[in-house]
Amino acid sequence: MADISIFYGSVYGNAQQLADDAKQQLVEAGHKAEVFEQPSIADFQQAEQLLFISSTTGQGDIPPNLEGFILELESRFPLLNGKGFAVVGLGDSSYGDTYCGAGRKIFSLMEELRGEALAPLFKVDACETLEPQEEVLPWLKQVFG
Ligand SMILES: Cc1cc2nc3c(=O)[nH]c(=O)nc-3n(C[C@H](O)[C@H](O)[C@H](O)COP(=O)(O)O)c2cc1C
Repeated sequence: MADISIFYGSVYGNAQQLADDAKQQLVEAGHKAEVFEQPSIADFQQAEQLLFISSTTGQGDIPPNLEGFILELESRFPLLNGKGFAVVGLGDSSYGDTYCGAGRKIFSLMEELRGEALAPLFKVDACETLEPQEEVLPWLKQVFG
């Protein structure tokens, strides 16, 4: 059983819904899980394992509800020291170079903070998938059990 803190970034609600669905599945599987909308550094430091689910907005940008937190992590740099993390990036490949830019930024930052990636960045392309749940929930099962 794991204790998983879920941090999401969402503009139109897809990633937010996904975070709620992920929590439900994880709890049903016997894990502890909590969803944070406006996380603090303390929430981050107290996390046992971390799951980020973030869409990309603007030109490869992190959604406003998560942006300040990510900037704070970049400036305060609280090390993860081997804690496990996973990142789901929601995006749209028609945006070209900025495809899943937020997910990629978050994944790199977690690596820089010395987290241990439990899996490679999982990208969901809105061009191809209308129901991100159908891809992400089975993937989460593989990553966290
Ligand atoms: C204004 C706007 C800008 C976007 N910019 C990007 C982008 O730069 N890269 C990308 O991969 N997706 C981009 N997207 C696609 C969203 O990330 C994608 O639709 C996602 O599923 C939205 O999730 P959300 O409802 O949680 O915000 C953009 C969407 C909008 C509406």
